[in-house]
Amino acid sequence: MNWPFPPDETPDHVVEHETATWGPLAEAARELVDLCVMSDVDPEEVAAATADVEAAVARLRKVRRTQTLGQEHLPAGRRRPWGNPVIGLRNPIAPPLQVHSVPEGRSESDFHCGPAYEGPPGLVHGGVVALILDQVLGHAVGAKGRPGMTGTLTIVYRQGTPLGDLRVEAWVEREDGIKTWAKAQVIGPDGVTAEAEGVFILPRAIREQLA
Ligand SMILES: CCCCC/C=C\C/C=C\C/C=C\C/C=C\CCCC(=O)SCCNC(=O)CCNC(=O)[C@H](O)C(C)(C)COP(=O)(O)OP(=O)(O)OC[C@H]1O[C@@H](n2cnc3c(N)ncnc32)[C@H](O)[C@@H]1OP(=O)(O)O
Repeated sequence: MNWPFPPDETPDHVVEHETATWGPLAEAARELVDLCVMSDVDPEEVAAATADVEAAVARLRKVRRTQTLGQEHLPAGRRRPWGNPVIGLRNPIAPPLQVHSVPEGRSESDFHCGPAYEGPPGLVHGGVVALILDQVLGHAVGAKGRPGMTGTLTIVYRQGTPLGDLRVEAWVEREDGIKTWAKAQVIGPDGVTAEAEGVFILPRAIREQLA
């Protein structure tokens, strides 16, 4: 679903090369984030690791992009949201989720939330739950060909969401003009942990562009 953006002309082999270049860095950084929270090595090891990380940071900051990834990739059309904090290939903050969608307006993902996402002890932070729900709701409305910005997002937390393997499902519920309502739920080992409803709105600027 490229609308309202034109197709991205970047050749596949370039995308594959960039994927192979940046993906492993983010994967390593994800493990680093996990170990910043979970490692229990002695202080000398922590100091040595800090120096190693600082050396890697010094390499990477030699060249810094002038535009964020969304600004570069979204207008180009191809779905490469590599900086996205939920699904982004290049973003270590992202678990990341692999979201599967169908044009009927349904999206789902089986994913893992590790200790870096902890809020209450042993449980996923409620803001992280909201982040994931918002994202997957966005996929459902996008898949139905009705992309929009989240106008209102309502969440009911039914029970704590345990850290570990989880599932999220979203589906389009109703459409009316520029507005689309969708629902979603996060499912843990003991059933539904959180439910969401979102209203997605095609923004005025895009409406005027399309008019
Ligand atoms: C950029 C849009 C397209 C982008 C999609 C691109 C690709 C999609 C493809 C796939 C999707 C994949 C992934 C999606 C990724 C992530 C999902 C996460 C989504 C987000 O993380 S997104 C960030 C958080 N989100 C915001 O940052 C929104 C800030 N805000 C605004 O951008 C405006 O505020 C907006 C657009 C909401 C409305 O602006 P507007 O000017 O178009 O509205 P306007 O006044 O014309 O009202 C028109 C009708 O909407 C009603 N209405 C107005 N505001 C409402 C509200 N808040 N709630 C409920 N209803 C509302 C009015 O009551 C009226 O209704 P009525 O016609 O019935 O009277």
